[in-house]
Amino acid sequence: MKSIQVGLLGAGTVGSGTFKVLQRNQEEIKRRAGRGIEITMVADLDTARAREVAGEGVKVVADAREVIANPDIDIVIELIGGYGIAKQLVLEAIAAGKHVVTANKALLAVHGTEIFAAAHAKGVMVAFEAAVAGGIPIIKALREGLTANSIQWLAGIINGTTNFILSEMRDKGLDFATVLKEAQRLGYAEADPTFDIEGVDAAHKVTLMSAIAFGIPVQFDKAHVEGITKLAAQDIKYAEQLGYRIKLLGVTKRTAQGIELRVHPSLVPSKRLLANVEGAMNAVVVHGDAVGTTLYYGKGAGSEPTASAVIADLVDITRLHTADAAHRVPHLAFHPDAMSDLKVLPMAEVVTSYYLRLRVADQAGVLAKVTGLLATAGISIDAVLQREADEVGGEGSTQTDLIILTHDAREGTVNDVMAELQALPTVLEPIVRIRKEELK
Ligand SMILES: NC(=O)C1=CN([C@@H]2O[C@H](COP(=O)(O)OP(=O)(O)OC[C@H]3O[C@@H](n4cnc5c(N)ncnc54)[C@H](O)[C@@H]3O)[C@@H](O)[C@H]2O)C=CC1
Ligand SMILES: N[C@@H](CC=O)C(=O)O
Repeated sequence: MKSIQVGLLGAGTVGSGTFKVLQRNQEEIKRRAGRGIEITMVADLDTARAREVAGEGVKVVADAREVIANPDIDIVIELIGGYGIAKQLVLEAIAAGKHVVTANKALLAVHGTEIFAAAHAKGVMVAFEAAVAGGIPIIKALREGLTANSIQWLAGIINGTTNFILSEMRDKGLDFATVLKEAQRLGYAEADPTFDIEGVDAAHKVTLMSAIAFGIPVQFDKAHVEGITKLAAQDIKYAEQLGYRIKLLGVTKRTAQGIELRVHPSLVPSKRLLANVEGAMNAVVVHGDAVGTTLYYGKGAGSEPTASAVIADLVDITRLHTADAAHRVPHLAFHPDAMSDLKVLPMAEVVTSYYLRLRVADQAGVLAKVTGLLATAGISIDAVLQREADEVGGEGSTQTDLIILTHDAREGTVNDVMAELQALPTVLEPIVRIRKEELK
């Protein structure tokens, strides 16, 4: 049978990995897909580099629309990134009747509803395994492997750059900027690395997983997003003393009130596998009612790990190319006319536990006042750590760090009590709050 013809838009980090892996394993991939898969045309603004990547016999152009207009192309791979030109090209490829493979989580998390609807109407597939957790087949696991389950929650380290930064800072004592540069050199970071360090990239990914897990539309605008830029070294140290590690987690959870959808630094008990996921590695824990807790671990970024997921999608599409469109695996796991109307909860309604660090005057009664306000608000305390006082300023004036771990509490209640605590004259600096996930 004739090979399936693929057009590649963007021959950068992931695009070049896709070429290499497809070439290296072409015979095995052909045996798995049932026919050959061949990239016959590439578009990249940097045509010289694209030519180097593509090698002999592949047509290289600067204008991506030439690829889309080519009637011989069955599948278009979009590896340009971003919401701008990539969105137009994906919609144009769909309109031209091409199946699409993309690693672009930003595009799908923000415009997924429109893109999947267009693909559904046209009877083509949009596959995006590489968009979440790089090489880990988490989309397939959620959409197909766990399809018997009512998913209860999932939580993951889904940004390699920030996990790499946190690991290197802790283990090697390197500063933030140095490690970020290294992550960029290694090809982990987004074109705009603020997407990584401010938690936006992780929020794109957890938004997609949430839609698949709970059958809701992709709703990035409802996600709570916090990155790692405000994390202080002493909180990482105190967390360790209390038996926790700080990780940037993407969390989504089914509750009686609705769906939690959030990204923020979290204390994770050191004994959990997730706490020991280091460097650019990713891991996602998924809890289903039938299967219980499952864990998926692997490289979440980088050229060939991400290419592995892109090619898995190419093989899937090749296999399904001739199947009846109505009976294919749906883009978001649920059939478009059977989506859930579960609402995504505002952050104030989320219930979790907390690490609070207060810089306080070392005076009698301060601890009692702080714990009293927490008790009045109905927030129960799990552990308290009080550091030895530091002498600051003259005349024996001393301050100390007071660290409190709480049991589960409603975020809105915690916000209110934090405001009261912050107003105390003995609380000397802005209170640090990091959420804590037991992942049980
Ligand atoms: N690098 C990684 O580890 C991962 C990246 N991704 C996603 O994969 C996508 C690609 O990422 P990278 O390969 O890292 O990016 P990259 O920046 O290395 O490559 C993008 C390529 O697109 C080309 N390009 C830009 N505008 C173009 C246009 N209008 N027409 C044709 N070509 C154009 C650029 O010249 C460049 O070669 C992004 O959506 C990214 O978020 C997903 C998972 C992991
Ligand atoms: N910038 C991303 C790349 C993969 O999605 C990351 O660091 O995880």
